[in-house]
Amino acid sequence: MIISKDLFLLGDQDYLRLPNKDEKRPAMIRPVVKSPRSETTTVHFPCLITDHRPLPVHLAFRGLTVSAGTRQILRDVDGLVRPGQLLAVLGPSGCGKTTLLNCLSGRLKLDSGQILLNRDSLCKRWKRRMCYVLQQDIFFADLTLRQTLEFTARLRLPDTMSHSQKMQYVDHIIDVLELTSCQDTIIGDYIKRGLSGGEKKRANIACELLTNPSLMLLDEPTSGLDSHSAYSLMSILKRYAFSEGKTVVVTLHQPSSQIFHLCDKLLLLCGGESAYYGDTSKVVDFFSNVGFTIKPHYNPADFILEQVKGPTETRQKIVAAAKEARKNKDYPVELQNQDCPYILDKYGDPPGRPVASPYPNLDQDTLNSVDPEVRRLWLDTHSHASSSVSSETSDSDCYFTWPTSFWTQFKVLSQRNFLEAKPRMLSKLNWVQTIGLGLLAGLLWFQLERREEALHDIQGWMFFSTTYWMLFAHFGALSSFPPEREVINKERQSGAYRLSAYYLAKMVGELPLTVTLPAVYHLISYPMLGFHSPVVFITLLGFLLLNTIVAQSVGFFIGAACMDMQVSITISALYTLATQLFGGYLATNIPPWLTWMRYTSMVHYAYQNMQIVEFSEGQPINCSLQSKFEVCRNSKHISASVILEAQGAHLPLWANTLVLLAFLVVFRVLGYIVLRYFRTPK
Ligand SMILES: Nc1ncnc2c1ncn2[C@@H]1O[C@H](COP(=O)(O)OP(=O)(O)OP(=O)(O)O)[C@@H](O)[C@H]1O
Repeated sequence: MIISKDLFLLGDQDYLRLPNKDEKRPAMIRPVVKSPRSETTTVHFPCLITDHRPLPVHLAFRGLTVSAGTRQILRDVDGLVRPGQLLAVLGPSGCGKTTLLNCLSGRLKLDSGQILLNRDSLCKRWKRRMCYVLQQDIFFADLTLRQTLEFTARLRLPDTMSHSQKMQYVDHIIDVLELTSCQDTIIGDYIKRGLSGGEKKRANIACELLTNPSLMLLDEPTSGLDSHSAYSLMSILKRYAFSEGKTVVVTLHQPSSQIFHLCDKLLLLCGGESAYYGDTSKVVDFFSNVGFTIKPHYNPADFILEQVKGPTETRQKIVAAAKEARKNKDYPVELQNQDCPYILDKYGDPPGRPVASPYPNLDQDTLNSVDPEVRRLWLDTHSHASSSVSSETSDSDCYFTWPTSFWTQFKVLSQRNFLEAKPRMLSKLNWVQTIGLGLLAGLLWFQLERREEALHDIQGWMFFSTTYWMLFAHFGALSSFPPEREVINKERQSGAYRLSAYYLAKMVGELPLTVTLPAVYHLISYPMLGFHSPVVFITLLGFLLLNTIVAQSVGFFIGAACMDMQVSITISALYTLATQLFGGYLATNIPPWLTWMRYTSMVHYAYQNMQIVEFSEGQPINCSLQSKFEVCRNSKHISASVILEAQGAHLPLWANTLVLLAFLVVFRVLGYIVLRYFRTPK
């Protein structure tokens, strides 16, 4: 990835930002010093987001402690980052950097400690104002970069923006992150080649920037990038944070000295404990005070990382010094003083109550040491929170609304599902398989006579068709959930859409693809059998498709319920084999104590219905000379009811159809319940 110097223009005020018409620029944001170059190339972007006013966020976290089982992953970690600042979380691998971001994003429960944004505790409304760029780049592999960004914009930008405004914004983001040349390349995965690692990383950030967040959490955004690309990316973030008043927290693994000096604040972690928190520029002094002096021309990041990776005594000494430093005067008072109401519970004051002083319990000296901007922000947020409490919600929970309506989400997700599933479901291989199988079945059962001798063959075609498409749809659905689970979880965690909209869209978006191949198979094979009734042709097709959709529903349910693919394949194999055995074709003399199993077989109902239609609506089946049917003594033809009775099947057409529909509804609802209550993204 090459990000040219022109990208630094990103920092220019109107470049990335979507200002509100009458939005006042927050007073605390420092004026941007425009470079001469930026003057000439600044893109003045139109006012787009009208109901998503970026609120500067002052993030404070204190005493964060998190455990996994008996092991403490984070222990008493503090930090503070103001709007326009970039906080770098540094530390050796496994020190808890990702865990800290997971806590700050609200994805991980704390054992103890506080996370406050302005003066609010972390809640859904705040989550809407933050973005979390994960270490892994999780996307749908078959969509192009542009499609991915367009769908994200249509889902996550508010309905108040028109479609063309959203697309303009996508163009802008693509331009800003220099993704124009690869916008029509598929994202790709380890099988299909697509975007490069650096492009994927920028695509990941682009998706998150689309929402114009106030707080950005980025987990190792520079990993996998060459040093120039990494520096350019970090410069973008730095200037973006500075010019837009965004609060940025970024974890870094082994930053170059250039990147290191871009960061305003530094939180150094060592075995889950804080080894330094403060200004980046002061960390070298801190270390030399502890007794570790950096050599000239040495990268300070490398130096401090080497120290915290050193012997146990060294690490203990640094952590102890960091604890001691908390008592220093220049340590933020918000993190130091337990009485500081800045980090008091949001609802400590009743809504609407006039705010006399944000710091009633502090003495004048301490009060003076609080950053005036912090005080202002506290008051701003206080009035904001109070008004939102009184106008938007009656209880103390944070109110939050979806960015788009259910209908918009459903529409966009259906289209995305269709596009994403098309190459998978209608691959060349599937077409060859379907046409080949249709021809093979047609040739095998070619021009069957309507005679008792051919009865078994006619039933054989029906049973083969229903079971084959059942297996195809079932295993297709089974394998469709796990790969997209990560994308869906990521999007659900960021509050992009309702699960119900996703689920309904998945059902509807894939429906045309689900029915295409069985319909083609039926179109080829059925006429080759020598049967020509259009009514029977269409009715049989209807039951074949219904059976396919039911099988897909069962597949969705098992795929959603089982986290382990091996387990879901085993359960599916057992169920589909039992379904075939009890379908009514392979075994007709089922032991009485096992007959109930027939009613759990979805194929059974579709197969019975196909026989009812074919043998009652199609041409009659003639008796053979030595017929096994009693009825042939007095009649030349064998009726549908006689054929079905011989198999012990008694349900009429409507009852079989009703049971199939019940299968469909029950398994779809069960799939939703599993996703809603048992597969909540953590
Ligand atoms: N759910 C968990 N159960 C047990 N241990 C865990 C769990 N999650 C994280 N850990 C452990 O906590 C430690 C910190 O993990 P984390 O992913 O936060 O590290 P990191 O600093 O981000 O590492 P890296 O730089 O390699 O990504 C690791 O030792 C990890 O094995």
